[in-house]
Amino acid sequence: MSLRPLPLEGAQLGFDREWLPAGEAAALFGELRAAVPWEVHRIRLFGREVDSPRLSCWIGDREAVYRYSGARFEPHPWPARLAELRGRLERELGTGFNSVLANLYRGGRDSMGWHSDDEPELGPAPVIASVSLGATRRFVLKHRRDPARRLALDLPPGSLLVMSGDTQRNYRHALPRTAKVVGERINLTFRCVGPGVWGASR
Ligand SMILES: O=C(O)CCC(=O)C(=O)O
Ligand SMILES: [Fe+2]
Repeated sequence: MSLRPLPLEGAQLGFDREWLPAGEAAALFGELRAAVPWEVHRIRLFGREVDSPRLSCWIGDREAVYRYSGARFEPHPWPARLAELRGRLERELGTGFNSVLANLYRGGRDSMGWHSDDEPELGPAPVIASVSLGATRRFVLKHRRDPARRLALDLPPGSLLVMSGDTQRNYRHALPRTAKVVGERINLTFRCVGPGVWGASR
């Protein structure tokens, strides 16, 4: 693995654009597309509950419970290939992950709005490992107080982006929709959540 630091003041970002070889990334996309029980998650937007513009699945160890808008989501069990991938990330990054949020963006209209992964259960300086598969999409980060500090990054299939340190405290990130014709994309964000409430609007 060759994680290259990306320069963004007040953030800690490591990027490997070819973490998985192209063939492995394509095979993994196909397996997860078929094996993951994709769901429409409900999100709170301006005080209203709406369907999120993508499909998702919360996967993790039994204790990695996700509470959200009064509902409690038990994690789905790890598909074998995802359990393997978690082990590989843990060894390479030297940190533990007990859960992964899988997202499926069906096309350019699917997106994720501005947010930080800063729920208290993630701890003050979470390590979040983001693996991308399928279509390349643009990921953007923007400083909470200084809009001049921002970064746009294309995430190709097989790439790994690691956000750590003060990244969540200082920055929001998003996966904007695009008018371009793009194929399906799967993103996996590996996390370690503690007991209690997890989840916020996004
Ligand atoms: O799809 C992406 O690259 C970002 C996903 C994300 O920010 C999240 O799952 O919290
Ligand atoms: Fe996020």
